[in-house]
Amino acid sequence: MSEVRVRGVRAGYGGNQVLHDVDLTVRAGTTTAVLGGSGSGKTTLLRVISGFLRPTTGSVSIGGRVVADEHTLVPPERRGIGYVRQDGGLFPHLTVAGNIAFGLPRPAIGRRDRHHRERIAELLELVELPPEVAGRRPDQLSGGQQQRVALARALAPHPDLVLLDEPFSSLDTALRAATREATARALRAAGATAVLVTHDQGEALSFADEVAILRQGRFRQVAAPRAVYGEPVDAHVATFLGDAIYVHGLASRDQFRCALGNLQTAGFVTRGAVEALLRPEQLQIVPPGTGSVDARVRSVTFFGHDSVADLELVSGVPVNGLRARTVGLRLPEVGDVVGINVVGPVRVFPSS
Ligand SMILES: Nc1ncnc2c1ncn2[C@@H]1O[C@H](COP(=O)(O)OP(=O)(O)OP(=O)(O)O)[C@@H](O)[C@H]1O
Repeated sequence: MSEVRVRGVRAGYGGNQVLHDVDLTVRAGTTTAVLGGSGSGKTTLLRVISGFLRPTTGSVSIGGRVVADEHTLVPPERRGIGYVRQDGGLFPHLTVAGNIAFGLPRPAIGRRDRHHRERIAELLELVELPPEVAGRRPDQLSGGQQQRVALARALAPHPDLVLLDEPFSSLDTALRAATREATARALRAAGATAVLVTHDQGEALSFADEVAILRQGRFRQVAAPRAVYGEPVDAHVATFLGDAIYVHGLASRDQFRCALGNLQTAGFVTRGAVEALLRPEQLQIVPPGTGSVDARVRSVTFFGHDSVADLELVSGVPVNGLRARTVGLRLPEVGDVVGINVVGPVRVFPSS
């Protein structure tokens, strides 16, 4: 598997430039999730990498081979790319084995059957499907199984790169998680270099080695999942990646003084009046009088795996969207006064 390099790429449609000087490196054998809202340019980037759209400037190389620049345009079928689409794109009239075999190189007549059978069995095992599905047609499989077959077909010819275009978005919640995990395991086992395009934050954070946040055709941050979530470069990235609470206060050295008490800061801090980002899971509910401040519970929403308590400070100082995410079944009641502590450092941005 091969490293992918996108350098200074501009691309678009007619006069409408969609990608603006995009740089991206996906190291060999790793997965990068390109995460962005609708219209941010995710599909356009995949088209540029796969060869369906020529960049107006910049270059794309796969495994050290330039596949697109001002002099070169290698056609899609000669880029060594496996593609998994949102709907799987399986051939409905072929069996699972037929679909997977479609991606295999043609060996000499006579050797074909045995060689293909072995490789198909290997690929089914890789994507965690039982051997007996080989003879079924796609309409006899669940959506999650179809996506696994699509992945097996994409991996069949040992591609240099696998592109996954929102491959789990049509699946329901339970199937989605299981298919995503199986796909991640299969890509790792195959040592694949992969780019996943998604607008689902949880999916990007849980699936990829690196997350690349695309906004209006520009990468805002490319980093490991924990870094983009815990150390977002700006308030937009922070809010885009998950629930965020913003508190105004005063920063000095590694401290941030605000209505929630004296909080520890992470990373570089501008001194003076700033805004801090907190995640609801950083707010810990403790008995009243034992935390850094007291708050009253305005509402509690139970989600099963966790709950969110909306809070207002007893001091009356307004903090927009103050809420705590808690696990377990012992929940505070509406109207209760509770203590709150902030766990871990907060990220500070200049006040907007
Ligand atoms: N074939 C096309 N011709 C003209 N404009 C296009 C074409 N395809 C996309 N666009 C425009 O380019 C911009 C980026 O589209 P793109 O499909 O890359 O976004 P996306 O991030 O994949 O969005 P989504 O998540 O909604 O699929 C949008 O403004 C879109 O309208």
